[in-house]
Order: sequence, then structure tokens, then C-alpha cells
Amino acid sequence: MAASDALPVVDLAPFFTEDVKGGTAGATEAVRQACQTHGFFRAVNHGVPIDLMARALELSAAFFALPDRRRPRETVEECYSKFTELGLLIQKILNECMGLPPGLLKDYNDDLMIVRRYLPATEEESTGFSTHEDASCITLICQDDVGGLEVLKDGHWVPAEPGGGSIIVNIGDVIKVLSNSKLKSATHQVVSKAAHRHSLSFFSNPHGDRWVEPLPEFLYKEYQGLLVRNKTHPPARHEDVVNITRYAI
Ligand SMILES: O=C(O)CCC(=O)C(=O)O
Ligand SMILES: [Fe+2]
Repeated sequence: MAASDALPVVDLAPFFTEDVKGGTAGATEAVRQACQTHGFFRAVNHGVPIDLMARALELSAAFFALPDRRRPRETVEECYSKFTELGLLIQKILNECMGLPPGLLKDYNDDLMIVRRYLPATEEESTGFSTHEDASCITLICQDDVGGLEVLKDGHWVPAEPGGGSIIVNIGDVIKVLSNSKLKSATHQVVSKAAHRHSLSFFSNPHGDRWVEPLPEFLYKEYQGLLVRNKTHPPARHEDVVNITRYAI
């Protein structure tokens, strides 16, 4: 893997300090770039305490092994609430990247966190989680040191290496559709390794019955013109008909 293939790293520190040098603008631009090229990025200085994530992963391992599930539950809930805060920050940044009114993405969201344990690879089975795209708005992934998450970029699998307390962030289908595919919902998978693997996946999802379609800001000007015209002057010619495909999650 060439160094340039590694997941882009975005430092969110400027969002947690006084923004004297316009650092938030730089970080916002880095998010925009990453979402266009990879659909994934690695967030560092994200405001979720690293020891809290480590404890949550440890306790998630204990959760699958121990009869007393109360303590793991409390830590995982604390982690959930920190991820909720980070999710809101990432949505704010994406709102800005997409030039949308503040708070718009918040309307689309219903949060969910899944605690997973992956079994070690066997001779017959090495797929931990088969290839897919997330239906979410955004996904945050916190993983232990085992590794195995991979992202498809230009036909190659790029490992989303664990480490350094970073959180892997990816764009799901909702943002892809809202942005008319300007931002990418990348295909990814988890390949099983020799050891058990634990991860926490936090999803900001659209509410269950919500339909999603490209926002007008992302439709081509000619399309917008035709759409407006079609409302008052139903098209006579076949080629003037504009169909926007609705997308059900
Ligand atoms: O466990 C992981 O690292 C990622 C899982 C995943 O892709 C998902 O939950 O959608
Ligand atoms: Fe996924």
C-alpha cells in the first residue's frame, strides 16, 4: 500500500480550542476532501477520551464473557453519549462542507451504537463482515488493536488501521444521496484475523420512515431549471422529462 493510499487523518483539535488561526476552517476543508476522495477519514483529537474508549472495548470483551453485565453497560453508555457529541460535531462540519443551513443534518438523525465481537478466522471462514456500504448519515468506528477493517478506494482495499486512540469516521448512503454523490459512501468490509476483535460502531441514521433525495443545492442548474419548468409546463418531449430517483433507506 502506498503511503498516499492510507486513510486521510483529520485533526479536530481546533474545534476544542480557541480558534485563533482559523483552524476550524482548515479542518472543515480536510473533512470535505476526505469525504470526496475516500468517504472515510481517521479523526484524531476528537474529544472522546482515549482511556474511556479503551475501557469500553475491554468491558465489551468482558460483556461477552461475564455474567455481570452492569458495569460494561455503564461504560458503554458513557461512550455512547461521547460519540453522540462527536457525531453532532461531524454533522456540523459536514453541514458546512455541503453549504447547508446549520442544523439541517441533525433533523435526519436517530442514533444507534452496536457493540460487536468478531470471531477469529478459521480455514473455512475469514469474512468478519462482508462488503457493504452503510445506510447511515455518518458512522463512527472505535476498534481494538486487532485490525481487519478495510475500505475500497479505486479498486484497492485500504486498511483502516487501528491505533493512537483515533476514531474512524465514514459517510453513509444518506449523505451520498443528499449530496448527489459529491461525497462518497465507500464500500468496506471486515476481514477476520487470528484473534477475537472488538469494535463499537456508532451510526447516525435517518428516522425510520424518512425518504431521502438529493438536496436542490446539489442538483445541476439545468436540472433545477427543468424541474421548475416542468411544474408549470408539463414536458411534451420525452428528453425533457426529469426523473429524480427517490432513494429508500
Ligand atoms: O466493526 C467494524 O469495524 C465496522 C463494522 C461496520 O462496517 C458496520 O457496522 O457497518
Ligand atoms: Fe459498515
